[in-house]
Amino acid sequence: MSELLKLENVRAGYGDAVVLEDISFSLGEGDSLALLGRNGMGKTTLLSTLMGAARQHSGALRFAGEDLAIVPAHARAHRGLGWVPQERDIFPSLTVEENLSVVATAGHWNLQRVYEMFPRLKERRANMGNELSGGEQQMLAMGRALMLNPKLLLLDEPLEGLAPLIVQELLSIIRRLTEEGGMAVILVEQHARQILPLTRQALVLERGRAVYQGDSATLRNDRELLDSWLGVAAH
Ligand SMILES: Nc1ncnc2c1ncn2[C@@H]1O[C@H](COP(=O)(O)OP(=O)(O)OP(=O)(O)O)[C@@H](O)[C@H]1O
Repeated sequence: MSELLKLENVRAGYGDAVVLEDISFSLGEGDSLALLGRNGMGKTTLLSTLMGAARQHSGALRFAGEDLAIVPAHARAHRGLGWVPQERDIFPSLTVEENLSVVATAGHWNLQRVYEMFPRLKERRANMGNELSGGEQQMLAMGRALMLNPKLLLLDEPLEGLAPLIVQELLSIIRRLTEEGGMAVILVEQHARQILPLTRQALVLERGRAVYQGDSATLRNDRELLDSWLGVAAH
């Protein structure tokens, strides 16, 4: 697996404030990582650092062979970083199809493939962004990120606030995305037990520092580790 992303001793935060300390990990092409931790531990900040929305204070951040520190935030999506923020940020007054088409970039993912992955979006293609349910908005945000044909997809709490049936539907879609390869995925979640089976690697943050880095399978089978860092509620 050739290397796609490498962080070395990254320290990052907002303005002068430091949220993340000494974060190091690497991700190969097509690899997958569960980014876990309780509320406020720095998960979103790590994704924001990759996207250039948080400030990298020190350390090295390489993506696809390039030093990301010198790539401006607005150029990072076109370098191959696809971000699905927690807020979803879809365009409310565009239709589903327009939301998808407006960002289309040549590559494997096109309207047909996105509709095949998310049949609900095809059914709703003429609806406006603001006419969708929360689950459909999440699907649209994911579909839109795929239309950019990213090398790395960043999903920030995609299951949050959604009904159990939609959660199951999204979990099977995420499983396909991580298993079908090609694209690497970093998945931020509170619900460790649901997503650890979908990823190869896991990283647990505790107050901005990594307290576990390794196989998802090892973490999944270690109830003590799960309880101490994520609480019994790691479901
Ligand atoms: N824009 C910001 N400016 C200043 N501090 C921030 C900003 N966003 C987050 N923080 C702080 O950074 C810390 C980490 O927050 P972050 O959102 O990365 O955590 P998280 O693990 O993603 O939690 P959650 O699950 O609640 O989203 C918190 O103390 C938070 O208050």
